[in-house]
Amino acid sequence: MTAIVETRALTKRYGRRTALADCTLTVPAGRVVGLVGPNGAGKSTLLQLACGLLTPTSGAVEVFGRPPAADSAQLARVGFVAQDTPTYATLTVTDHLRLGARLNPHWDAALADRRIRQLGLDPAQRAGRLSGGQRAQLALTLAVAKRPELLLLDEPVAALDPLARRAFLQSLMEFVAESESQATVVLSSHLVSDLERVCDHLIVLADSRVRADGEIDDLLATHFRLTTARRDADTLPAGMRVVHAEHTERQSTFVVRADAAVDDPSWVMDPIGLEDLVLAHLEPSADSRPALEPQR
Ligand SMILES: Nc1ncnc2c1ncn2[C@@H]1O[C@H](COP(=O)(O)OP(=O)(O)OP(=O)(O)O)[C@@H](O)[C@H]1O
Repeated sequence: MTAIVETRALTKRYGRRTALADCTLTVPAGRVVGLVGPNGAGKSTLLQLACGLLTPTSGAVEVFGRPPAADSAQLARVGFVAQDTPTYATLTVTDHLRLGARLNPHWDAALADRRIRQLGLDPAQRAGRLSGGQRAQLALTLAVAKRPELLLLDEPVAALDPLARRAFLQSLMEFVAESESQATVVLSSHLVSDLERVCDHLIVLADSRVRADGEIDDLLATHFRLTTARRDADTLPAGMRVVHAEHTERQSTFVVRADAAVDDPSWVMDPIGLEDLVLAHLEPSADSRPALEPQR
């Protein structure tokens, strides 16, 4: 597996506030990776460290085996769309495309023109007059027409209505399918259903730490809901890691991580969906065990 982004104990602090702590993970080549976590989890920080807009406080991040933004050749391989889908309010759509062509050595003018036509954007319209969704689409067009091998998108669909969201994700998938050697995409979002639709790999961040990280199929195959008569988490077999626990007077429900479902007459063990899996990692309970370390 070729790693496109690799972090080792990556940590970013702003004064005494820790934005990202001890983050060790790998973004494999050719994957669409979802980055999910609540507000303030460290998603933007991780993406900005990966594109070289921020420097680590400690630890390391490498992109294509080198420090991010090492030189202009490295920069040309990475596309980044920040959370506020930045465009220049007074420049027209055409101005943006001209700027893209001027600044990017591998600019694909035909792709940019085609996307603008497909989106129905008026080339003469100033970006400040576009809707939020149209601006997001323009920002994505600029990022993909640069033909990056790695595309980093920070909550690109946050401001979009459901139809615009679907169109945006569709265009993202088209970009991935069209790219010559399959591009790698990292996409942050709060919407697990969107991520499930387009991603094959997931990173769950909460409280500045990586809670889960892996191929979505593997994560789904190793997380289960276990329902049993009330019992303590530490009475479950050692091979089961409790991610989340809930108890009523008579019943206990655990989300556990295990290599496979274990048959036992004293419990019911079912697969869970991605949304429940993510929520379980985001809401650790008192008897989760062991302390939530990164899951590889
Ligand atoms: N420039 C900064 N100065 C101080 N603290 C910061 C700065 N940028 C981010 N933080 C803090 O770092 C933490 C992580 O922020 P970050 O923006 O990475 O989270 P996020 O997961 O992207 O959140 P959201 O989903 O709300 O965009 C937060 O506690 C935030 O307040």
